[in-house]
Amino acid sequence: MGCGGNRVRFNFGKVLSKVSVFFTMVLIFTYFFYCLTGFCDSAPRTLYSQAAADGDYDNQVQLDLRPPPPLRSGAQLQNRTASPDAPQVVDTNSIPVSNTYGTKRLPNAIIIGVKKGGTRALLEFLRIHPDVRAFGAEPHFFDRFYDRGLEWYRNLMPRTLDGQITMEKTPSYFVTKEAPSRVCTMNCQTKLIVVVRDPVTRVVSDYTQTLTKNPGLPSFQSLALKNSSAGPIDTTWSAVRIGLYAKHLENWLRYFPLSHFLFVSGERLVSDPAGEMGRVQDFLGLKRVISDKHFYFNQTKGFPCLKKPEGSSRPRCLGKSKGRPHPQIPAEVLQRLRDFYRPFNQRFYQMCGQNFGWD
Ligand SMILES: Nc1ncnc2c1ncn2[C@@H]1O[C@H](COP(=O)(O)OS(=O)(=O)O)[C@@H](OP(=O)(O)O)[C@H]1O
Repeated sequence: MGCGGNRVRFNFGKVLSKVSVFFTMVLIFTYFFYCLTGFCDSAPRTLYSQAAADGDYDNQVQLDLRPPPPLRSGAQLQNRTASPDAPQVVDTNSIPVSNTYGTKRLPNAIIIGVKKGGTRALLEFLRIHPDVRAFGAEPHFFDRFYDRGLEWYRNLMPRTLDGQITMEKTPSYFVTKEAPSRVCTMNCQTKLIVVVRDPVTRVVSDYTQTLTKNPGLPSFQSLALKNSSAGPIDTTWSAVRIGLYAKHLENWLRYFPLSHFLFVSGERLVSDPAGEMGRVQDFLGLKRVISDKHFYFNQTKGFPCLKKPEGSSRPRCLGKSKGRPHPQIPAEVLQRLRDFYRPFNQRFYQMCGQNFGWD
């Protein structure tokens, strides 16, 4: 009896140890599988809030702002990619952030501006192309977070397979003095897209956004005109300065030839999205996949929307912060702005060889 009882206890212990070995093995295999599918190196990454689901990305998406670990300097990385044989697409394959689902690469094309031009619409439209992968938020690497290094920037990017293009959009790059040299330090072959919009409607759009965040803002005319509405245009107001496209382009042309730029009409992106997307796809060397059949005009929103956005089978418009009604601005103030911008617009048309018809 006593012997039999001992045997039962002994067997139970053996079973227990086998079970614990089994579960340990399951845990180890799960971990390896998890790593193989690319999740191990995914933290820290950008944190998406509910905003992504709303399609209202810009103001709500938060970046993971934890400082990165010390890594190679931008210059060292540049040396890796600047060999004469280097393809136009920055190849960082030698840096081991690769797995079966692709590799994180530095962007080959960036939407650098302009603020309130229609940059979000352009990026979301481009994302339906199977050969485009884009970072959803605005990384602000070349203006705010440059000291975090290229490795931090690259780690934000989505994984791409060979032949796919990596993109991001940060509209403030266009007006950032240091941005052109910094982008060129990363890769002088980077393709640059600028969505431009009539600078008068752009400045009103910019004001509308600030007013939404800060309802106590002074009137538009008191900000746009010096000496409380009587004086000349106040060019110290950043919202006015952003619309001096010729000035900002001059700064970029010191580092990049004109052939590296595509100027997208913000107006045509609304009136003829498929036509404008055709130009963008050609510029990026992509097969023309995005066409009329991807868009429908939403009467309630008053803008084109996507029938099937990336990662969704349901139609979707951009969020509430895109396509907001603008406040009524006195006609004489708008006329003053129109007159002010005219010579800069003319200069811009000459520089880029395109007439956007804002006058
Ligand atoms: N399809 C579609 N849907 C909604 N909105 C559209 C679309 N295409 C262009 N736009 C115009 O985009 C303007 C916002 O520009 P951005 O996305 O560049 O703004 S931001 O700088 O990122 O804040 C936004 O400006 P507002 O109308 O002033 O809100 C829109 O006019």
